[in-house]
Order: sequence, then C-alpha cells, then structure tokens
Amino acid sequence: MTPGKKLQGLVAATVTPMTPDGQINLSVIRQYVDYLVSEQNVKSVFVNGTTGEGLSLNTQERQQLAEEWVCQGKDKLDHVIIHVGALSLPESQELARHAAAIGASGIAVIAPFFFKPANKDELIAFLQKVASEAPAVPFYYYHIPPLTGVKIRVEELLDGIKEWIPTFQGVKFSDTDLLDLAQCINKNEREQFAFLYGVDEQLLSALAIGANGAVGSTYNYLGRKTNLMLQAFAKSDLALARKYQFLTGEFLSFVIKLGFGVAQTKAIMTFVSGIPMGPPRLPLVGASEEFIAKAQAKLNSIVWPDGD
Ligand SMILES: CC(=O)N[C@@H]([C@@H](O)[C@H](O)[C@H](O)CO)[C@@H](O)CC(=O)C(=O)O
Repeated sequence: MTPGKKLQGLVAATVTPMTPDGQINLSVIRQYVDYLVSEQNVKSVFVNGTTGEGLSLNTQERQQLAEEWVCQGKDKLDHVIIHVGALSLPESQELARHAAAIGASGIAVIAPFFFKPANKDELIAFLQKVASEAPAVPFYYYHIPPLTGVKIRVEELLDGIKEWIPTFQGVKFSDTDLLDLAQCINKNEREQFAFLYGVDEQLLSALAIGANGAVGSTYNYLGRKTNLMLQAFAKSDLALARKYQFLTGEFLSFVIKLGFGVAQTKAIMTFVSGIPMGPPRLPLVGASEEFIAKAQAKLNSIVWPDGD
C-alpha cells in the first residue's frame, strides 16, 4: 500500500465472499486481490461498503474482512479503504479504531440512516466523533442518498469541514446530482480533496466536471475496460471514452431491467473471475439462473473498442 498517495483512478467496491451456508469466506481474498490487480488493472479497494454488504455484517466479521484485505493487499494494492459507518456511533468508532490499528489507508463513513441527521451540523457531529478515533487516517464521507435517504448537499457539508475533521480527504459521491458534485469540486480546488464518483454508468460525465476517479461495483469485472475509458479521457479522446461509457451503460441498462443489485454483482463477479463469491445475506437473495445466463450472454456479446 502507498501511504500519502492521493486516492484516484478506479477503486473496486468489493463484494464480500461468502460460503454457501452464508459465512464470510476469507480464504478467497488473496485470489480476489490478485485478480483485481492482474486481470482488471485495479489497485484500490473499498471494503465493507454497500456492495460488500457491510451493514449486514456484524462487527467481528467486518473486522476480519478489513484485516484480511489489508494483509493480502499490503504489497499489491495502493489503497485499502475500509467503510466503518454504522447506525450505532460506538460501533462505528470501534471499527474506526480497528481500521487505524491494522494500517488501513483510509476510512469512510456513510450517514446514519435510521435516525437520520436533520442538517449539516448533526451529520458533521456524527462524522467528527468517528473520524477523531482514527486521527492519523484519511477520512472520506460516503454520500449515497438513494440508500440512506440523507439528502444533505455535499457542497454544504464541505464548507469548513477541515475545522471539524482535520483528516478529511474527500467524498465518495454515489448520487446523480452532478450540480452538487460540480459545486463541491469548484469550491474546494485549494483543498485538494478527492472526489470519487459512485454511479458507474455516468462516470464520464463526472470526469468531465473534475472527479478524480470512481468507486463502484462494476470495476470488479469491468475495471480494465473502464480504465481504458479513463485513459481515453486523459488523452482528450472523447469519442473513444464515450464508446466505453456507452457499452458499460448498455450492459448495466440491460441488467438493471432484469433486476440488478449486490446479489447480481456477486453472481456476475463469480462467472467473470471464476472466484466463488457465494450468496448474499438475507434480506438479499441470490441471483436467478435465468439472470446469470442472460447477463453472461450479454457481456459476451459486447464488442469493445480494444477488440475484446
Ligand atoms: C447503489 C449502488 O450499489 N451503487 C454502486 C454502483 O457501483 C452501482 O452498482 C453501479 O453504478 C451500477 O448501477 C456503488 O456506488 C456502491 C459502492 O461503491 C459501494 O459498494 O460502496
């Protein structure tokens, strides 16, 4: 791992491998790390987030996963970011202390979403209490209003945030409100925050307004293709970048119509990588055989600009 290196480029929001009977399966994480690096050219991970079913795991499971990712990623990955958000503040603080102790590259926190913060001050108070438990670890706010229902604008949240959270480094922005993202980027140029976009099907639009990279589920299996999009964008070859975005969009729009979420991501990742990711945990239920067959056929039918 590379301490001090800015978080940018693609970050895979990892799934949590599980055994057929629903226990976390740490034994495949080494293979998972190797697969991301060698097959997808993805060298950063976001662990225990939405895709990782972090909020469906208990504290011990979250800590074991964090440890395994940090251990296996130590000499191979650039960043291992651990999501430590929870509904309970002490639980989130415990996870933050643990992430610091094991040497995670960063921590991220989602807004509590049962009793919700009513305004910016309440949200910052919660985030601050977690961040202060890991005073030497870069801190990221994880904004995902479609799932949390917490719609406090990030532009507002960032105003003066360093006074409260000196370790604040950036935002994982999983929302379609690109005006909010644009204002965040525009107003925080001096701060050098990282803005990582989390709606994979719209990443190119976020890059155009200055996002530094992305955290998402599809970079587990479309990381190599999306990296080619990032390269085309960096070379100002917008026509090529669009082709990649349109094709990932074509796949996602196809699977979204069939019903797409974490369970389906686990199934896709299993057939693409060959690593058994197992079932999701209830209340999520596994992808159907029909979904798997259709998704596999669709993915195989796509002709990418690099000829694959
Ligand atoms: C709602 C949701 O799960 N969003 C995903 C996206 O990567 C999403 O799967 C993708 O854009 C396809 O819609 C990520 O933003 C979630 C994420 O990064 C995480 O697992 O923490």
